[in-house]
Amino acid sequence: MTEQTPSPVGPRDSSATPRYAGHANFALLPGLDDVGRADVAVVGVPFDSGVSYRPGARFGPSHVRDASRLLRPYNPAQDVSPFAVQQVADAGDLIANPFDLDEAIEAVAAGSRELLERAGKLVTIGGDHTIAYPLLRTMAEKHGPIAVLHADAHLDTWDTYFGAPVTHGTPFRRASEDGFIDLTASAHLGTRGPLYGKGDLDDDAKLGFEITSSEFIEKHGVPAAVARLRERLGDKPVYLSIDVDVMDPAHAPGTGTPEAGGLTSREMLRIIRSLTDLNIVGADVVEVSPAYDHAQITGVAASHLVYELVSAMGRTAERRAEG
Ligand SMILES: N=C(N)NCCCC(=O)O
Ligand SMILES: [Zn+2]
Ligand SMILES: [Zn+2]
Repeated sequence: MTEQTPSPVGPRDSSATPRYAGHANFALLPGLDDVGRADVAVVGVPFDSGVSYRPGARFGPSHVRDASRLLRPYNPAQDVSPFAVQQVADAGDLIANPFDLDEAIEAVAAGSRELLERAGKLVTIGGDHTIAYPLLRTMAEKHGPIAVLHADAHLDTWDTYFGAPVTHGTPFRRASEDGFIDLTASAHLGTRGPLYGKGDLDDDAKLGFEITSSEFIEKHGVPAAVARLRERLGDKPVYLSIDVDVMDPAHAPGTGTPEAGGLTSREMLRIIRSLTDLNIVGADVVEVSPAYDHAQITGVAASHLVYELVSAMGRTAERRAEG
């Protein structure tokens, strides 16, 4: 950082105000309004009107923020101080109409577009996975069709549920149809469990995704999975969308459509840490449904995923500063 650049405002001092006291911005960071603009804004989207099974992800953002109180400023796993090498701030929540999906989609698209005038990158806390659709629209407006790394137990490229095209099981089909994603460089990670039919996989491939399944990771391990993802994503700007249900219900019980046989939180963190040389231009962590959580297991895991993503962005910022 040059001398003219003011130092980033970091998390509030937890030796002056205990971590558990007061209002919780993500990681006790300043609000975006307090700092004016940020390199990275963490934003919530409390919305779950797109769910097909257990509801409750509308309470995800506040739950993840609450669980993030314990995050500390230095990340040894990536050797980076994510809140010191870049300005990170909490932008609060985007408001989405729970009774009108189309209006909600437009609000998330408009809200994220507007936020990008004050923040270089967004990390969004859901909310159900429906919100990836408008977020990808905003990403495509900025970067063109974008390479998507989608970590999830589910494909989320199904067509409709009860005739409805916009749901949490369909965002990546809609995004693909609308030209938001790079069909040659997008991938699912961690998919598993029963499908509606074998044809789901053919549709999915046509929509532009390559699959690195939970089974692949079980058989070949995380390094082989990372190598496969790297090959697919190349050196393009990447949007990383993480559905917490990519982790096993033992590691993330607080979610709406749990599937057995998933990743551990350690594996998921390792995967993000192994991809830090990618240019991650935006990300979301979705589908945290606190009513099904216990002892903040899912909230803590999700908050660490967000922290790891922000750390990866910090690494990119550091590399840029070094030239
Ligand atoms: N959790 C997400 N995003 N999608 C699950 C859709 C599962 C289904 O009801 O077919
Ligand atoms: Zn899922
Ligand atoms: Zn999903």
